[in-house]
Amino acid sequence: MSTIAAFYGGKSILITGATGFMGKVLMEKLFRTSPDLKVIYILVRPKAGQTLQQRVFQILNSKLFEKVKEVCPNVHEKIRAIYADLNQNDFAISKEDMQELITCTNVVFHCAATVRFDDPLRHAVQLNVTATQQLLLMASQMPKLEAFIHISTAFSNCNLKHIDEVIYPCPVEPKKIIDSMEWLDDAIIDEITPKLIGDRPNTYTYTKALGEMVVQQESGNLNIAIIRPSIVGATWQEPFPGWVDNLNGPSGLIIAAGKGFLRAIKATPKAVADLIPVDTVVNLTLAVGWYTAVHRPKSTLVYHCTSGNLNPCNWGKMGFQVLASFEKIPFERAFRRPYADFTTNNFTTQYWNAVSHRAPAIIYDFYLRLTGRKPRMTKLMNRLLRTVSMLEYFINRSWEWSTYNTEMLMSELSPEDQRVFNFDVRQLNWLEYIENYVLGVKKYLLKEDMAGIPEAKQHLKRLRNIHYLFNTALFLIAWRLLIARSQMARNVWFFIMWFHFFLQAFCHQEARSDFHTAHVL
Ligand SMILES: CCCCCCCCCCCCCCCCCCCCCCCC(=O)SCCNC(=O)CCNC(=O)[C@H](O)C(C)(C)COP(=O)(O)OP(=O)(O)OC[C@H]1O[C@@H](n2cnc3c(N)ncnc32)[C@H](O)[C@@H]1OP(=O)(O)O
Ligand SMILES: NC(=O)C1=CN([C@@H]2O[C@H](COP(=O)(O)OP(=O)(O)OC[C@H]3O[C@@H](n4cnc5c(N)ncnc54)[C@H](OP(=O)(O)O)[C@@H]3O)[C@@H](O)[C@H]2O)C=CC1
Repeated sequence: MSTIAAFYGGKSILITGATGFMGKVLMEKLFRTSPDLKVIYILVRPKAGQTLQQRVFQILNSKLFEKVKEVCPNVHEKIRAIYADLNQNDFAISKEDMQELITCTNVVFHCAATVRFDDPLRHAVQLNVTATQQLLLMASQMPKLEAFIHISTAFSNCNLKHIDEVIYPCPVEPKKIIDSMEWLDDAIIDEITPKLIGDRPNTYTYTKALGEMVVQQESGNLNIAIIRPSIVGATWQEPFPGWVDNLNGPSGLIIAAGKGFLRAIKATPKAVADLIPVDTVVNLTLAVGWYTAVHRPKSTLVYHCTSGNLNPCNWGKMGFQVLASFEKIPFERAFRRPYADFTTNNFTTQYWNAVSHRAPAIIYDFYLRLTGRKPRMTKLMNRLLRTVSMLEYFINRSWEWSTYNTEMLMSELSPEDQRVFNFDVRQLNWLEYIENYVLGVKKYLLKEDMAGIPEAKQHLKRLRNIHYLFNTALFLIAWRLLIARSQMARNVWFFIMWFHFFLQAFCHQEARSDFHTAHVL
C-alpha cells in the first residue's frame, strides 16, 4: 500500500482553485488513490451563469473523472463546494462554512490564482498576494492543520537566470504593496506598475513572487511548502495521456498552429522548453503534502517542478514534433496548412507577420465581404499576435532551476510511492508526450471526433492546391500587369522575389539545422 495514499485516508482537505486546470487533476488523483479520504472542501464561485453545484456536477461528469467514479462511487458525497470569492473580505464565506473549515481541515492546497499575464496590478495583487495572506490567516486558526501547500510558479523569479529552491526577496515589501492598492487610484497604479515589476515581464510573475514572500512572512508555526511548476502541460500518464482543458501555456499555440493561423513565431529553437505535465505536478504536490505533514521540516521548503535540468527538450524539437503530429492528427477545417518558421530576429518577425499572418487575413476578410459575410479574420489575427507577443519572453530564454529538494523527496519515497506518485521527469519520452498532447488538444479542447481525420486530411490537400493555384495566378497577373511593361517594375519584382526566397532559404536552413541539432540532442 502506498504510504502517501494512506496518509490522505480519513483526511479533510481544502483546495482553492479546484475548478482550474491543476485543481481538477489534483482532486481526481486524490479521490482515485485515497477513496477513503473524508472530504474535499473546494472554494468555488458561481461563474458563467452556473451555480456552484452545476460547476461541481460538470467536473464530476467529465471524462477526467470516469476512473474516479469506478473507484469511489460516492465521490459526489465527498466533495463539499463552499461558496467563496477570493477577491472579497474573508472570501465572502458564510460564518457556518468558515467554522467548519477552520475546525475540520487537515491539509490545505492553495492553487487559486490569476494566471493572466495582462491583469492590472490591483487585481493580480488581490488574488495572488492578499488572498494568500488571508488564507494563511485562516490556516493559522485551524487546530487540525498538518500541512499548507502553496502553488507558485518557477517563473516567479524569471528575472534571474539561475534559480535556487529558496524564496528571493522583492525590493518592496508585499505588505506595503497590499496597503498601497487600497488608496492608490487605478491611473496611478498603472503608471507605477512598470517600475514595480522591474525586469519581470508581467504582473503575474511579479505578484507570484510577492505571494511567496507573504508565505514566508506569515508562516508562523504552520508546516508550509511551496511548489514551483514551470509551464504546465497536458497529462503525461494519468488518468490518461493528453488531457487538457484550457488554452494556457502551449495549448493555445498548438491550436493556432494546427488550424494554420500561426505559421511563424519569434522563438529561439535552442532555448529550453521547460514544460511539465500536470499529472507530474500533482504527484509532486501530494508527495510534498505528505512529507511536510509527517516530517515537519524546520523551514519552508521550496520544490521546483521543472524538466529542463533532468530531461531537457528545446523549442525547436518541440515545434518540430508538434508539426509532425499534425501530419498524423490534423485538426478539422484548418484556415491554412500547418507550417512553422522560427525566427529570432525582430525584422524577420515583422516580415513574416505581414506576409504569413496579416496579408492572408486581409485577403480572407476581403473574400468574406465579397460573399456578403462579416469580416473577422483580421481581428482574430491581431488578437493572436498580441497573445504570441506576450509569450515571446518565455520562448526566447532559458533558465536553470536547481531541484535538490525535489530530488531529495524522490529518494525519501518508497518504491511503491515512487510508482503511484511518480514525478521523475527523466522517464518522460518527449516525442510520445507531444504527440499525445496534440491528440488531447484535438479531443478534449477542440472536441473533434477522430472519425473526422480522413476528411481533415482531404481538406489540407485542398488547401495545398488552392495555395499553388493562388501563387501561380498572382505571379501571372503581376507579370502581365507590371513586369512586361516596365524595366523598373521588373527590377523591383526580381529584387522582391530574390529577397523573399533568400529569406525563406535562410530561415529554412536555420530551422533545419536547429531542428537537426535539437533532434540529435
Ligand atoms: C509557427 C508556430 C508554431 C509551431 C509549432 C507549434 C507550436 C507549439 C510549440 C511551440 C510554441 C511555443 C509555445 C509557447 C508557450 C509558452 C508559454 C509560456 C508561459 C510560461 C509562463 C509561466 C507559466 C505560469 O506560471 S502561468 C500559466 C500560463 N498562463 C498563461 O499561459 C496565460 C496566458 N494568457 C493570457 O494572459 C491571456 O489569455 C492573454 C493576455 C494572452 C490574452 O488575453 P485577451 O484578453 O486578449 O484574451 P482572452 O479572453 O484571454 O482570450 C482571447 C482569445 O485568445 C485565446 N487565447 C487565450 N490564451 C491563449 C493562448 N495562450 N494561446 C492562444 N490563444 C489563446 C482565447 O481563447 C480567446 O479566443 P476567442 O476565440 O477570442 O475566444
Ligand atoms: N498553468 C500553468 O502553466 C502554471 C500554473 N501555475 C500555478 O498553478 C496554480 C493553478 O494554475 P491553473 O490551474 O493553471 O490555473 P487556472 O486559471 O486554470 O485556475 C485558476 C483557479 O483559481 C480560481 N480563482 C481565480 N479567481 C478566483 C476568485 N476570485 N475566487 C475563487 N477562485 C478563484 C479559478 O476559479 P474559476 O474557475 O472560478 O475561475 C480556478 O479554479 C496557480 O497558482 C498558478 O499560478 C504555475 C506554473 C504554471
